[in-house]
Amino acid sequence: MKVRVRVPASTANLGPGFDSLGMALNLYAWIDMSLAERTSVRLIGEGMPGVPTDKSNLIYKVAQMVFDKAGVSHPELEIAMYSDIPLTRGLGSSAAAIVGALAGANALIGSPLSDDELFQIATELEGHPDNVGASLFGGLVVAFWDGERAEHIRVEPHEQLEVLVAIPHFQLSTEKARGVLPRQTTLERAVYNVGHSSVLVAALCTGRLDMIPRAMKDALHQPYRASLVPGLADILENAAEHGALGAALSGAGPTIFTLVDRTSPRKRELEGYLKETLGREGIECTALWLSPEPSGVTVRAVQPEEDLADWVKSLRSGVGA
Ligand SMILES: Nc1ncnc2c1ncn2[C@@H]1O[C@H](COP(=O)(O)OP(=O)(O)O)[C@@H](O)[C@H]1O
Ligand SMILES: N[C@@H](CCOP(=O)(O)O)C(=O)O
Repeated sequence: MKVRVRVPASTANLGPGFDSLGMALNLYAWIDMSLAERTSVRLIGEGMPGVPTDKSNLIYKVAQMVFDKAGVSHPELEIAMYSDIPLTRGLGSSAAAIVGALAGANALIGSPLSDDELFQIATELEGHPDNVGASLFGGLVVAFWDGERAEHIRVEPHEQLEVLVAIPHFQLSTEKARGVLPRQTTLERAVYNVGHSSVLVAALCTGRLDMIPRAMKDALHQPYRASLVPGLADILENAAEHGALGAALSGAGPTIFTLVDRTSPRKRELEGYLKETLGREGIECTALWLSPEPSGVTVRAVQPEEDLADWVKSLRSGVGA
């Protein structure tokens, strides 16, 4: 049996919801997985430089965790991967890889693990539930992890929301961007974030898009991470004046995430503003218009001879789905 997994990218935090809010985006990674005589890992395309192709590969290692947990022995796997999610840019590539590997391996052995079990494993591996929750369940995921269990509620993304991301042409690892955060904070900052994050979630649930510009503000992580992404502070302060509903660092960065009203006549202005602001700091970026993705990870059986590279080609030519 061979399975084909599609897993969406995600943006975490949405400003104030540090480690607790995540939104799936319509940008995907694809993984083909089947049981094999000898393990092989094939990377398709140029999107995963430096990713190992031996048994140290994250997908392989995570798949083994599923087999161990399910009490089955399947050490050898044939894996092929293609990804449109840029690595180490704050769009949840590692979470997508973890969720894709969990879902694929689980399906290969008859799905003994529930979605909740996959969510618990994924959260523990990633260290926070925001990206993995969004990649697993799709939509907007509101979640917490108390160190033992992760809980989440999935919210249908509002149909009027569109997303513009500016992806700088440099990498910033989540580890480094977490390393600059202070271990302690003040009561004022904690209260600020609880209030803003709560109102943001309520606004997204009730369609109060007018509240987003004021609610999408953060005092817990972005002020400390701003020095890692020159131009970020300016964008957080001024993006709303250039047509964004709100702006945030996407996950741990360096990608900058803006929420936009789909019907806004100011989309070009916003795109120009983001590029110019980063450009003034000497940062080249790729601007990408995306939408919230309502579906989480999906897995389907394919014929053994169906090749992921052909599937990717058909997607590129607009034939696939
Ligand atoms: N498909 C993949 N296969 C193996 N490792 C991956 C894959 N995708 C991402 N990774 C690992 O995750 C790392 C990026 O994780 P991280 O720093 O959290 O950034 P982000 O998740 O925001 O892209 C990559 O450098 C790579 O080691
Ligand atoms: N809440 C985490 C999210 C990290 O997301 P990533 O996409 O950058 O891996 C954080 O802010 O550190």
